[in-house]
Amino acid sequence: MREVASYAERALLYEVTCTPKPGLVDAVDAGAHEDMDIFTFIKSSCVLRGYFEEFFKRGYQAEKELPLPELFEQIRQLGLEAEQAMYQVTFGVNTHKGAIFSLGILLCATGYVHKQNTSITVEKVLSVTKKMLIRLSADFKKLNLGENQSYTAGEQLYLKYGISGIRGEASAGYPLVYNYALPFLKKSKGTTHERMLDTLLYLVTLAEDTNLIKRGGSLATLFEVRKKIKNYFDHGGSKSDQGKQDLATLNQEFKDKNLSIGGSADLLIVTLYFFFLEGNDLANSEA
Ligand SMILES: CC(C)(COP(=O)(O)OP(=O)(O)OC[C@H]1O[C@@H](n2cnc3c(N)ncnc32)[C@H](O[C@H]2O[C@H](COP(=O)(O)OP(=O)(O)OP(=O)(O)O)[C@@H](O)[C@H]2O)[C@@H]1O)[C@@H](O)C(=O)NCCC(=O)NCCS
Ligand SMILES: Nc1ncnc2[nH]cnc12
Repeated sequence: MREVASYAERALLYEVTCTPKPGLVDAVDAGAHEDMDIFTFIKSSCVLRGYFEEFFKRGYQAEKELPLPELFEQIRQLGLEAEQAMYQVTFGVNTHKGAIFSLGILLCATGYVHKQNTSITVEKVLSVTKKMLIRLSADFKKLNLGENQSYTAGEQLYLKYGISGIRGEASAGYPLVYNYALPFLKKSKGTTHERMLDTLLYLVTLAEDTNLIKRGGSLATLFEVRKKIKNYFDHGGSKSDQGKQDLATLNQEFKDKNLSIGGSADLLIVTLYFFFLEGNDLANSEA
């Protein structure tokens, strides 16, 4: 249990340490997030470790007869408590709301798989995840246009564009991560930073990042950013001099326009969790 929870904590710490990320908090810069810095993320990651162990335990200890959607309902309260613990140490700043949601579910699913099988694989974890989240779309069915002004950014974007964001990705069993980002990370070359940077930007080209769409004010922002990232990859990505220049230009632009790719950062965290769960590591990899 401790080992699996440490993969989740490690994924959070690797992601925030990865430098230079455009628009996001990294080791030297806060990007477009004036209310946070790397220390806010370190505090948040450390306070979540105990919750990660508890999510795993809930899955491991679940009764065999308990339907998986009910297991999910049971851990939602724990998810809210983890969010509160995050807000307490960050003094009200949202560092890891999306990551808590995803890692909480995935750790619970991992615990469940560990109890049923001798070996834990990402495929088995995702199969349990999909079954747990079969009723998650009900979150959106409860929404009514105009009836309640206190909808979250994700809920508003669903009502406006039909974008299901993190809920959609999770319910489908993280297809962008499993089919694209994880193989991409495994094949990537370079230093630890370079491999994570390229995987992060690759994710931006695929994900419905509700953080980016919310801050940009429209879907057009997402498409403009994706075009720039295509140029970055055409220039050779993080290992090329032009790619490094592109990252600096993007960072300045994100700061000027207050844009963030926080949703994609969360998906990088999920990618790293699977990568570690499969027994891989990135540290000291120079290829
Ligand atoms: C289901 C919940 C996730 C609730 O979702 P909600 O509707 O509240 O919000 P969303 O906007 O849909 O998304 C929540 C966060 O998920 C991240 N995200 C966005 N798009 C994606 C994506 N395509 N894939 C993965 N993750 C995605 C994103 O988090 C990042 O952004 C945060 C920083 O944003 P920032 O703009 O600075 O701060 P805000 O507080 O948003 O606003 P400002 O006032 O500052 O402008 C940073 O945290 C990143 O992580 C979205 O923010 C879930 O919360 C929920 O139901 N919770 C209850 C507990 C529960 O059920 N848990 C389940 C068991 S664990
Ligand atoms: N490094 C980061 N900066 C800002 N928001 C994030 N959400 C997840 N990781 C993040």
